[in-house]
Amino acid sequence: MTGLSVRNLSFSYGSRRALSDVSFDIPQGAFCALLGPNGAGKSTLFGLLTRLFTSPEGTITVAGHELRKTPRAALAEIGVVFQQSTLDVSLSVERNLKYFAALHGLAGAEAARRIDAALDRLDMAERRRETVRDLNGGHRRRTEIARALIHSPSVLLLDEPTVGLDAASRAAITAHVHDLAAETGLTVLWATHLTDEIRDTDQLLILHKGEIRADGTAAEIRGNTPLTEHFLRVTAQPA
Ligand SMILES: Nc1ncnc2c1ncn2[C@@H]1O[C@H](COP(=O)(O)OP(=O)(O)OP(=O)(O)O)[C@@H](O)[C@H]1O
Repeated sequence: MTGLSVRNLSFSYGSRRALSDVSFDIPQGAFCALLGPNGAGKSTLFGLLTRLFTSPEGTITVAGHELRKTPRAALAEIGVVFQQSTLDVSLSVERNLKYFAALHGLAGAEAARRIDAALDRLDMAERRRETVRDLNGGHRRRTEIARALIHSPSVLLLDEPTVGLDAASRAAITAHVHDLAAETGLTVLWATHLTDEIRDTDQLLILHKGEIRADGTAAEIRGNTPLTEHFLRVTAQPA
């Protein structure tokens, strides 16, 4: 089954073309890295996937629900971690998650059960009563990922989730999310411009100047060349 399917998606800001005829499929339970340099169109794609804005050109299908035709059903299947943190730093980890659960109509024992499960999953259960302001960047990111899982989405979108983190936190969060996909069947789309976050077995999409330039496993795409070198070569080509 396909977790996320995008067909012939294009988008322009006025006369500026940001995405051109983008198509790809991510199987359920796969970790897919979306690799692109600054300005490639990653945030634009995320904006379209989360319906921040819409395009008349192309189709997005989330866990079998077409976003244009059944937006509520499609969006209910999506969890998002945006580039900029959206946590309330004056509240505890648990309180942030409770508010988010309430937004999804979850309260009482059901909300508590889901919050426990999400915090456990991210190794954050012991920090649940800490105020977000007192957490380091890595733990804040984990809190955001836990929050994005509370409504049990089948697709998790993360827009450069390791920006600003130190090397150890980056590695830990990358490993956590890989495990989530492998162990729970979550479909993951992970936007990044950092090649060391990508494993050879991951699905890899290279986006450059609004176009998909490669789609396959990272191992297939890079061949015998280190991924960083391959990426630099692909993105040095004129559009
Ligand atoms: N609001 C906007 N108005 C006009 N052009 C825009 C707007 N937002 C983005 N663009 C342009 O669209 C293209 C894609 O930008 P986008 O932000 O999607 O790329 P990105 O891959 O997310 O880059 P970054 O890694 O820097 O966030 C770029 O050429 C950018 O200048």
